[in-house]
Amino acid sequence: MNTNYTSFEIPSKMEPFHWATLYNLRSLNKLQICAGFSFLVISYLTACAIYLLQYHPLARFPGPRLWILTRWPYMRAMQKGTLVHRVQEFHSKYGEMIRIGPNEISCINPQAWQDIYGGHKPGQNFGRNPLWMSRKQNTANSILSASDADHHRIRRLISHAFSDNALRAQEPILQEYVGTLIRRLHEQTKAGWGSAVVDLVEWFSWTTFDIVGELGFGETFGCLTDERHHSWSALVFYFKAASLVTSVRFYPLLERFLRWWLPSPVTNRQDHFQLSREKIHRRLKGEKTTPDFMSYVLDPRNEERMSLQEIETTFNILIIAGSETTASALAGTTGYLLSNPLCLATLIQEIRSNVVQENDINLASLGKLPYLSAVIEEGLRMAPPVPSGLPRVTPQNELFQWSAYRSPLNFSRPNELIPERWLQSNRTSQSTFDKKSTLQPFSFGPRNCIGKNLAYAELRLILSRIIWKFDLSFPKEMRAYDWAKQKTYVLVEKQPLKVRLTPRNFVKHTLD
Ligand code: HEM
Repeated sequence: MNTNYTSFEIPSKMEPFHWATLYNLRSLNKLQICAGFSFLVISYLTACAIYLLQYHPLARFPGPRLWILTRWPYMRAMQKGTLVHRVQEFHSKYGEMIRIGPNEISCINPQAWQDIYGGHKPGQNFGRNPLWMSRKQNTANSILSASDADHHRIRRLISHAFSDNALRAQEPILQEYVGTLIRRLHEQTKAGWGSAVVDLVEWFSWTTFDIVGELGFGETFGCLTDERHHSWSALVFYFKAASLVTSVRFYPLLERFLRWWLPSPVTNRQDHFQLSREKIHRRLKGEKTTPDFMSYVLDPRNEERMSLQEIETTFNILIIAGSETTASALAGTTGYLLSNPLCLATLIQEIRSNVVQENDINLASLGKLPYLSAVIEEGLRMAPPVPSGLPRVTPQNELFQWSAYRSPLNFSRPNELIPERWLQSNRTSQSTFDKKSTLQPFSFGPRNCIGKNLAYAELRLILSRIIWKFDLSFPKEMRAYDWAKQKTYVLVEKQPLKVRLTPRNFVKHTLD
């Protein structure tokens, strides 16, 4: 049969297709149009569901179906501050590597640290998930959001401020502020006729803010002396609102909508940025005799430079990253110690028998106390200050710190405070079972926490000086205290940690 493909004529009696369709639609009533539309939507959704569950590249990983099919439950959990708890539940049910979103996998095997966060070949590192990053506040990226090349330059410049030498030079400043904390707490006990119930969450937060203010900008925030949060430190409340924004970013139209009625912490963020900018400019005009972070960045011997905008955004990050995290670790560790009197007693015994006078407490002497180090590691495991970690965009995976640290696949009796598991001398089967490399509270790889050593120094000094000076106990109302129940909006929304403090020799002195 000969077929001529070069021309094609519509027979004269046949209407073009679209006219026919419109004509038919006009003859449909509203009910039929609705039914047809619903049929199309349901067919589309069913096809999507079948694809996501059966044919998607991640279909072989188990996980909660509703979370796989839609982002809504993930969003809701983020908004309620329970995301890390839900993911932990799913790991207990489905195992080590699970699917928690249409295109998201969570893995709690320690190898994931290397695979996701570790350094890869140049240009092949997995970047921070932009969904979780806040918008730029000026034209420059901060250390958190910078591209690999810029990050490398910025990180090299500020890393001088976090070297061992720098830490030695910073120790007197740390001691000064920890001394102020102890003195202020002692005043509270005097005013309370020998003992006082204080909220340590506040006192820890004030101390770490003041320290990082002094180290960062060369001037204190004055929280410890004024006994109140500086308006700048209120920025931590911004995280809750920011979680709201992040959660709706899965649906970009919703984000636009949400910005109309955002709570004030988010809109105030620019005011706070302005405040830190003023501090930075004041510092840039003045000279400092004691070294602060800025003096390392501005050192003329550096071959590279940071632009003024980069300094502004990065120092802004440093203040939050370097204060609330350490305050969380202190509050979490103290809370767990008070709920575990045997561990507290062992720590008291180690500190008080090794340090004769308060003045002897310094970083060198504290480095020789193994139980103190073990308590800090275990505190960071039980109460990681960034429980979700900062997610990366990878072909597949995500690692939630909270789930990894609380999994019986990684730690025996994972929900109990057992500092002994970190002691070198401990050779019990429990200790050998633990996959210790799972614990990376400061994260891993080229973008891990730059302030790790400073944070350990603060944790050691503050914990040991409080324990050396005071006897600590929970007042009655704190008996049901449970750190694990607190909500998480990237950082932990800490509830008050009311603790009764009594100067340790108070009873002896009053009897003498
Ligand atoms: C117990 C205390 C702390 C914990 C648990 C902690 C944890 C973390 C975590 C999990 C990250 C994210 C890393 C990643 O995305 O892979 C981070 C980043 C960072 N932290 Fe910390 N941090 C603490 C204290 C500090 C302190 C004291 C400072 C400085 C004063 C600091 C400064 C930073 C900076 C600048 C970054 C960004 C690093 C980069 O992008 O290269 N942190 N921290």
